[in-house]
Amino acid sequence: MTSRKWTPSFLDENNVSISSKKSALIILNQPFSLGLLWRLWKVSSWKACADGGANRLYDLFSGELEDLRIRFIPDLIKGDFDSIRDDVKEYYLSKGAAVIQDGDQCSTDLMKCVSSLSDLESQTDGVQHDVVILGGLSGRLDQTVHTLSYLHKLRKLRESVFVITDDNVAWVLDSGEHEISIDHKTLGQTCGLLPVGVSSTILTTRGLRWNLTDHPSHFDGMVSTSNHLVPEEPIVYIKTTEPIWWTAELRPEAFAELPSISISS
Ligand SMILES: Nc1ncnc2c1ncn2[C@@H]1O[C@H](COP(=O)(O)OP(=O)(O)OP(=O)(O)O)[C@@H](O)[C@H]1O
Ligand SMILES: Cc1ncc(C[n+]2csc(CCO)c2C)c(N)n1
Repeated sequence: MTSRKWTPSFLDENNVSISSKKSALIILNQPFSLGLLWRLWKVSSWKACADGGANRLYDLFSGELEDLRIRFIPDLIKGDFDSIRDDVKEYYLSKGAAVIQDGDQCSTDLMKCVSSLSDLESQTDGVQHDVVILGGLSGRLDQTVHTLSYLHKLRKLRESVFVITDDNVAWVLDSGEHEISIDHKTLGQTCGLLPVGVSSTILTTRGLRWNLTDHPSHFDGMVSTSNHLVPEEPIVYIKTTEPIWWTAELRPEAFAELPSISISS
């Protein structure tokens, strides 16, 4: 069996897009830094805000950063609109964003954005974007578990879906073998292999400080948290018999580059 290679361009300090796939960014209603947004924005060809995620984007550009707001107009804002403010809705509408209210009470604003992306893909070339979700790993526990559950289910429908915050990057590794490229300038040392949503899995790893060989992992038993990446090791290898969550800590200084204030471009 060949292993799945993971080389997400947004985790590469030099932004060398090894993948030829286009990237889609979905901004949730959670805090994030300008540095992180900038890293994701510049590699994403389609950007969406889930409801109150639009308030977060708008409010990031206040005070002396206000001139930058115009350079960060999303393609879509979608949700039930119980969180987006009227001034934010008006601003992005006037700047050309599609603003779509969907009152469905059985799907979350995150799901509504992914569904619009899938519609867009099937109306164009049918090729899937890599999806990067900004936020959703902390805050309200029900929302956090929704993120964990939704990506677990999406693994059957979409090839690559990542979640990122200022502290963590995480995604679901489906059953099978994986090779994850590690940019040590972006990732910190701590990582975890989390058997969420499965009764048990058998893990084999290479490239970690504490490796496993055909070792069972389940919530009622061993869970590999607070594991470490090995400095200089460019690849982590993971074999799992069931889907698991892979999570790695981000360096606080990793997203220091900021867009310039000049509005000439
Ligand atoms: N406190 C939170 N913790 C984690 N994720 C959140 C939190 N609040 C919102 N999100 C994410 O941001 C998206 C947009 O959130 P928003 O606050 O606009 O609406 P909501 O009414 O709380 O969410 P929803 O309508 O989707 O249940 C949500 O779908 C969810 O994925
Ligand atoms: C069993 C069950 N539990 C919760 C909800 C509520 N709910 C789930 S997603 C959503 C939309 C939020 O914008 C809402 C209100 C439901 N419908 N069914």
